Amino acid sequence: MNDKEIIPEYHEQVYQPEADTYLLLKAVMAEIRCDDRVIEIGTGSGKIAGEVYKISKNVTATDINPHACRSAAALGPEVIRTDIAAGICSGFDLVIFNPPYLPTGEEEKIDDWLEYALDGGISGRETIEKFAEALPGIMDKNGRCLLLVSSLTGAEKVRDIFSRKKMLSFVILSEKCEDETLYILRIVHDICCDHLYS
Ligand SMILES: C[S@@+](CC[C@H](N)C(=O)[O-])C[C@H]1O[C@@H](n2cnc3c(N)ncnc32)[C@H](O)[C@@H]1O
Repeated sequence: MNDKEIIPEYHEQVYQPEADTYLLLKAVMAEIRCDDRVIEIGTGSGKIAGEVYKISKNVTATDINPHACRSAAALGPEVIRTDIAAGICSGFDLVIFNPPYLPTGEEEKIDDWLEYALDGGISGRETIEKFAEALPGIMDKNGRCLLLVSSLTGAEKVRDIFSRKKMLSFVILSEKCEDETLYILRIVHDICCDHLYS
């Protein structure tokens, strides 16, 4: 577990960096090229987008939570408040997302902004399903996506979602963390499928 880090624009309704954040950040730092056009969906505190901004100024971040947008913008990247990447032009080389993934029943829901950071719907995969719909329109044909998933969400079920969208996924990093295992999926367009279906 990492020591808690205080982000300058701290807000109690914004998800602060945790083990999942740092695992994804590690994968991002190994993957990123300095000329990448990068988008981070659901930036939260902006920790990852802020670190990426030190390497590439071509970074956009989104969040549905207005307080998160304010926190992340203080770290430098362009931040847009939107649902996933609605209204944003496509063609990103690197797409990053640490989604809300906890299976959450109706009776467990809390009506606040932090709910958006955690609540993955009954299956834990509702926001991931929505993201999978949007990804082909966001990511360049040679682009890569790094997605954090958890054993609580079902890594293989998540991989199936992307394979149904004609994308390939690989587990590139994992870490045991209390009662769950965290995985980083690297997702790319299946160019063989493009050829078959064109
Ligand atoms: C688990 S937190 C991750 C935050 C940050 N990226 C990190 O790794 O620390 C998920 C983030 O996604 C945001 N989010 C949830 N649903 C979203 C959506 N439909 N569109 C954009 N952002 C969303 C939440 O507000 C939250 O900030």
